[in-house]
Amino acid sequence: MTDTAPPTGTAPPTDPAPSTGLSLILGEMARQRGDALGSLADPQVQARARDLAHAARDSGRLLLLGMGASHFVNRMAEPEYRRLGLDATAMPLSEALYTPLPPGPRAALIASQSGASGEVGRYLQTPAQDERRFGLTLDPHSPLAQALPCLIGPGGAERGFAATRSLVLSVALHAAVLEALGQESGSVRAALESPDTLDLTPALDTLRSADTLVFVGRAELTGLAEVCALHAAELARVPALGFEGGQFRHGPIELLRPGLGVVLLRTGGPSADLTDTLARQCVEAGLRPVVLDCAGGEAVPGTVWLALAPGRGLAAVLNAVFPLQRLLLDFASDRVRQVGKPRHARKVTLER
Ligand SMILES: O=P(O)(O)OC[C@H]1O[C@](O)(CO)[C@@H](O)[C@@H]1O
Repeated sequence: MTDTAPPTGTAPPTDPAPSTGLSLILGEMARQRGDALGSLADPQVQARARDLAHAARDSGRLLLLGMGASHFVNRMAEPEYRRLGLDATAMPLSEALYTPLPPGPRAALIASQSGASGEVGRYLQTPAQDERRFGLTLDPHSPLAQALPCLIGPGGAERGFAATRSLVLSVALHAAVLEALGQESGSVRAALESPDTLDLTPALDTLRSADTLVFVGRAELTGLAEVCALHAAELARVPALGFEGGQFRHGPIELLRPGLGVVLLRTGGPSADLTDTLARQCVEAGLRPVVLDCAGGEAVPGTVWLALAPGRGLAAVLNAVFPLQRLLLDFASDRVRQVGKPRHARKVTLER
């Protein structure tokens, strides 16, 4: 499978053969970079991003809500909003329904690629009070887009089961908001334009025999670790856990043993050394962790060390997400006959 950077623009998927779950996902991935670049250049997205940025700056507070991958993308962006001085909190939309934060002046961004998850409709029925609400979606006709001013990514709702294009587009839409708040977005554009040519064979060989997967990240890569675990569960149907690095040390490190597949996402800043220490502990425990290094470090012996272009923030997320998508799809294709065809879940979950 290859992943190159198309220039820009959206083209609807053309499927001459009947769609399978996998072909739908691959169709989404084929246009995710172009659509993401298109959304960053879209004047309507930029205007809406400015509105949201003003609302967040006015109150100093930003609440990020979503389900599944949409929540995990919010988790990737949350530290970036904090770095810009906002009191930003990402929480599952379902949690906000049943145990909401106290009312207070704030901006809220409800992210839902379909704009139609059951929790979205219920949240829209709750009184906004001092909350200035915005949406982030791919479907301009969705209940979310009809109810709130929205950042709308191009290309329509995602048809593939796992969040691939929607995840990349949601990252880009957050990057537009961060740009409106003053953060440069050149590195995000560069990440979207860089072809992903990393050889994943050694990583796949290491993970292939794993009975359980653990993904560990820190800072902006925490949400990425969490979404990788979601993808491993929904596509490969293996038990998979995603952790913030400190949380993994507080107990779950007891899981380390041969047969466990460990993927460490190494970001820059003070936590980089902690990731190296954890990698050494994995090796001592008799397993070979895969390390995606987004911070330009030196390989820890005994690991599968995958060096990516160094970056921070959402650029680091994007540098890592493309190889991780390929890794997880290949891993799942080894184990599941009809990858991307759910047995129990649905693409749009309406139940509460
Ligand atoms: O973003 P939405 O449409 O609210 O859906 C939530 C989640 O449900 C899924 O569609 C299926 O689990 C994910 O891809 C998505 O992250």
